[in-house]
Amino acid sequence: MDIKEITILGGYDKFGNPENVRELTIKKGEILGVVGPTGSGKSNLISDIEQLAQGDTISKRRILINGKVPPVEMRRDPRKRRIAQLSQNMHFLADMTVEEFLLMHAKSRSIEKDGIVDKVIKLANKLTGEPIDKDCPLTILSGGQSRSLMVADIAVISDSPIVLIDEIENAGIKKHEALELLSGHGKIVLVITHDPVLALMTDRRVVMKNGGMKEVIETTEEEKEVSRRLSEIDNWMLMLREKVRYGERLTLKELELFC
Ligand SMILES: Nc1ncnc2c1ncn2[C@@H]1O[C@H](COP(=O)(O)OP(=O)(O)OP(=O)(O)O)[C@@H](O)[C@H]1O
Repeated sequence: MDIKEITILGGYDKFGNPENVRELTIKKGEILGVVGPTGSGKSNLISDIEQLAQGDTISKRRILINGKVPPVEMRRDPRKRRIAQLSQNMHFLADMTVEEFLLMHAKSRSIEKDGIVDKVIKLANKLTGEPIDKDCPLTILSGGQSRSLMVADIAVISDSPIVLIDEIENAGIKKHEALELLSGHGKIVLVITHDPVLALMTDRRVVMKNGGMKEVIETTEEEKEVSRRLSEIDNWMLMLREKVRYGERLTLKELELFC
């Protein structure tokens, strides 16, 4: 099924009040931010989408695909849901190399394109300051390398049209580029974030309060520019981080760029 859009039909907040936002549709290629203080219900919203809730979760929300109730088999079988999730606490446990893992994943998706491994690694290496080698065992990848690899893998190999991201702020990757990469592949992306680089690069963000969707804010052009500039600072910090990691010295000259 070609998933063009998903719709969240509002349910109830933690106090049993109907959510302010009654209907929210997210289309292919859009990135929706999810913001709100701790305990406001961000993860719960993402989880409702992951489960394709039909009034059967604590919030009583309902999720529609292309405006319709999704087929039962799609709800029951996680493989048929085609929803990819990326979270902060992600570690590879498999005892295999990056190349073996990517080939296995591509095979399981019946993708037999030459050079697919190199393509994913090349993309991943655009997102991380610490290059990944295809012979590297998965288990020794750093947090930033793992997440970069997963983002590139989702963009190139996984055919999940919906991507749910639970905070990638401290992941040590070029976040702005990572989100652009995913949405550029025509995916529906939802990202929980407190990070202005990410929150302001989305087209809209839903504000959560007391477990309910309080309002949807459209991002202004000015905010998008703020996000782009913050992203430059972010990438610069990443670069400085790598220099320190590899034992280099930093000088005040490095600061001239942004001060
Ligand atoms: N609509 C709701 N109705 C009832 N309970 C809810 C609702 N939304 C969230 N909750 C409950 O509130 C608690 C906090 O929700 P959740 O973990 O989703 O918040 P969060 O914003 O992701 O928090 P954090 O930023 O700390 O991760 C959870 O126990 C969750 O089950």
